[in-house]
Amino acid sequence: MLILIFAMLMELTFYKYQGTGNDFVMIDNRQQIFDKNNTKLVAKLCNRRFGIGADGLILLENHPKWDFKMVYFNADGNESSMCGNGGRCLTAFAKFLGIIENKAIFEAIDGLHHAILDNHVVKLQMQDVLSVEIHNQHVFLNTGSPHHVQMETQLKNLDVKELGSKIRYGNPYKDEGTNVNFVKKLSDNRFQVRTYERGVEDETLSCGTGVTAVALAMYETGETKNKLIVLETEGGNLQVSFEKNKDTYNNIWLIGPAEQVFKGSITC
Ligand SMILES: N[C@H](CCC[C@H](N)C(=O)O)C(=O)O
Repeated sequence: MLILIFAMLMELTFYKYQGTGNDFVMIDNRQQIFDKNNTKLVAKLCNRRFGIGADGLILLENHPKWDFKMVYFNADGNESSMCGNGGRCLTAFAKFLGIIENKAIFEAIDGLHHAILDNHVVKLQMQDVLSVEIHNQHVFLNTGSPHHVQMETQLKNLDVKELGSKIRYGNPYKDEGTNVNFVKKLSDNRFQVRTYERGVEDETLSCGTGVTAVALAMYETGETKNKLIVLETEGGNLQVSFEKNKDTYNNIWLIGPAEQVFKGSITC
């Protein structure tokens, strides 16, 4: 019986990556060893006290046609929508594993993504954005994940968790929820951003689809005329470049560092 119990336990090798402070447990799941339906396990691995600790968990899997497949889980254990910083970190992980050189095409939940590595900087092409909703006090758009964007005069003392969760759980978002980005304009092409992330249910040090949403929202509302924007986040600077053709934003690139923090193993 004891042997059976031990057999049930698994020694899991993982890697920890971070992209401007948005951090992830990375697992090479090309052999399909990880149980994707085990929400409790994902949440435990992401728990900063009882597990490894991360904003999310990402599986790298084989793909029949493209370099690899990305499967993303929020820290709450649920599979979720696209993670921009996670996609950048996964590209760096794929290079570390020898799967790619300095370019990648991979499939994520929102479709195909091209990525280019230049040392520790990863450029990730995001999906085109066809709809930017301008409301009285905020902008809403989906850049692979849903984002509420609102301007604030001061970000330093803002209670991002308090205000962000009220918006995320309130109307019109309710259970589906949204990520929430608070923005302060620094100059014509620079904005400071703090983000409350759905599925982490707290502020994260940066959010890739979030800063992408902010860049497009600032252009759409006339806060900038630039198409290469610097976003200063709590975890570091990211850049977003894009083009606008008629009502569509395309050729959108999220640019920033991605780093392996450590390798480990855990019995679970
Ligand atoms: N929490 C997001 C997904 C991760 C987004 C963020 N980590 C990024 O870099 O885009 C959501 O559930 O919509």
